[in-house]
Amino acid sequence: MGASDSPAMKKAKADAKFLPNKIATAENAAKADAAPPLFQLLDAMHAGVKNPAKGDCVVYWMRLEDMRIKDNRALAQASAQAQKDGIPLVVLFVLSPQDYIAHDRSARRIDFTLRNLRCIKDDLDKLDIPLYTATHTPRKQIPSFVHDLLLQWNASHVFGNIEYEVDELRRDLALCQIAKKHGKIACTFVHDKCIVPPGDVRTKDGRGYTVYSPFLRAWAPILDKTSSRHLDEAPLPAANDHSVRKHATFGKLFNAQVPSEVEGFSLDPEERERISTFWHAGEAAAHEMLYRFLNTAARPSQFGAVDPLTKGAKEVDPTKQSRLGKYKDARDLMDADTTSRISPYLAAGVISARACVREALKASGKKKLDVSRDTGVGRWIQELAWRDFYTHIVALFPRVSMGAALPGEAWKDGRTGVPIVDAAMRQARTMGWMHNRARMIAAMYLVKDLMIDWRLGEKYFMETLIDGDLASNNGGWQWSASTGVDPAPYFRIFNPYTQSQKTDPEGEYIRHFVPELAKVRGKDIHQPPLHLADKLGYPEPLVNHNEARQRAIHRYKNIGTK
Ligand SMILES: Cc1cc2nc3c(=O)[nH]c(=O)nc-3n(C[C@H](O)[C@H](O)[C@H](O)COP(=O)(O)OP(=O)(O)OC[C@H]3O[C@@H](n4cnc5c(N)ncnc54)[C@H](O)[C@@H]3O)c2cc1C
Repeated sequence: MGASDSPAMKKAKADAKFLPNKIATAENAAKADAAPPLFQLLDAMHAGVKNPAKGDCVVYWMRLEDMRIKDNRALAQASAQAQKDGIPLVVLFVLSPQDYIAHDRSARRIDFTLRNLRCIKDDLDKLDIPLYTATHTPRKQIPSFVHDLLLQWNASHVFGNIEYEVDELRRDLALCQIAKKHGKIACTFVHDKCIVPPGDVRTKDGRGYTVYSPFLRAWAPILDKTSSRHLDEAPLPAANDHSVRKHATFGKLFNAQVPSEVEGFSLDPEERERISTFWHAGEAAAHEMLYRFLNTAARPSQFGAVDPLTKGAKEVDPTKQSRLGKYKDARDLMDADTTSRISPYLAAGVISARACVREALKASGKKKLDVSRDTGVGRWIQELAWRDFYTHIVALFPRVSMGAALPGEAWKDGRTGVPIVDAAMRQARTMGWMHNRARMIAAMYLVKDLMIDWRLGEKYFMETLIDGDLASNNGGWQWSASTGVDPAPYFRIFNPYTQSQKTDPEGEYIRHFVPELAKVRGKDIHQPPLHLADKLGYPEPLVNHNEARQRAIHRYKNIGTK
């Protein structure tokens, strides 16, 4: 169960007959890989309705991963179509609680979605564009529900940005099939999430890459071509004619409110307040987070759970002194304000990945793409390339995400007895976010020291983090577990104590998140002696790291034996 499962959600999960079978059979996994649903969707779209009759509106179907107005490709195309046909643009958002349960969405993420939807509704309102938020329960019926709504509105076209997860691709495929059968509505799903779309970065024999370094070597030149349009900003939607507010059907949509919560995913008031202080909603906040990362110096108070947008950020030279400038050397430090914290905004699409690259290059005065390991901007763009990489994997090799989960409570509670792991896990509970190194250390510890199935961790992170993103999360877990694509070699096992000394040298990160250890001084903070830990009410380590390491190596070498 997630960090904040309500009794209603626990019951829904227990009763859930709609949950997908999370461990696919070998046969089904192979089938999905042989004919990835992404290509099935693109084929169905091309075989769908062409040149529909004009209709009364064009619909943009906004989803969980594209919650913005700026630089949004499907929205821009929907707007262009509406302008061309001289009919209004309507924006639809379907809340689907069953999908959120089935996909382990965190209550934080759903609350963030609702907060962002409210901002979007206000912004669209200024353009006389209605945002209609519907809640639909049977997840499997969403395609017919959306199609019925489109018929009711006499829509000619629906546009959406592609979501690359298997269930979402199959949902859109079903909509294309229903629309084709009725013959009235043209469906267009476009690439928007990645900087370079999945399918465009291919090995010489036409396959997708499964190893990051060669992927990056092929990815960067695609962007660097002078003819590349990958980083172009999609235009803002044009305003509807003001008269739409009086339209018998569409006028009413302006009054439809974004719900204040989704049942089973509500946060208690204290948590809602806390999480919205760390993660302000809206595009302006996302751009401000980015601006500060690129142009201001790290602030000592910023590594922990504090409001990131308080006044007083000091502007500095972006190439040297800003967080971006220092990213090359400082990015792995967990005890400081070193990274951008843009992941919740990227995961929800409150800002586009293209905008991140464009702004980073501009701030560092670069005319050409930089993916070098020797500059802050190059290293940062490499991280965005990891995001593309993992999304390409999910799209091209769907089997990677067709796994399942098992338990491990001490780890979830941040009570393993290893301070850096516990600080990381408690950061996740408090903030709904973790530093990348924290994720790697906690993930590696679960998988290699505790020898617990990585799918438990994958599920728990999705249920807890505000930036939960299937591709990055699944990729990170399989890297840590030395499974799947581009894994860490199985014998690379982080020593959590040396990691702790390197990434949190003074122990400030640990003290912040593990208050029982706040008074521990010096090197003991990384591995408190047992008598001291006992006195402070801090647990003994669950395992001895050196023994656990040997056990993991033995198991990985001798798969299938005890
Ligand atoms: C086990 C594990 C699980 C993870 N789960 C998620 C997740 O659910 N959602 C998520 O967005 N990231 C996930 N990551 C990747 C990474 O930890 C976060 O993206 C990063 O910590 C976010 O902080 P930031 O925005 O300050 O990153 P920065 O260092 O500023 O990087 C900028 C952006 O690049 C992307 N990025 C950075 N590192 C990675 C990476 N290793 N893989 C993919 N993209 C990356 C993110 O979009 C990030 O916001 C996971 C990593 C691991 C090891």
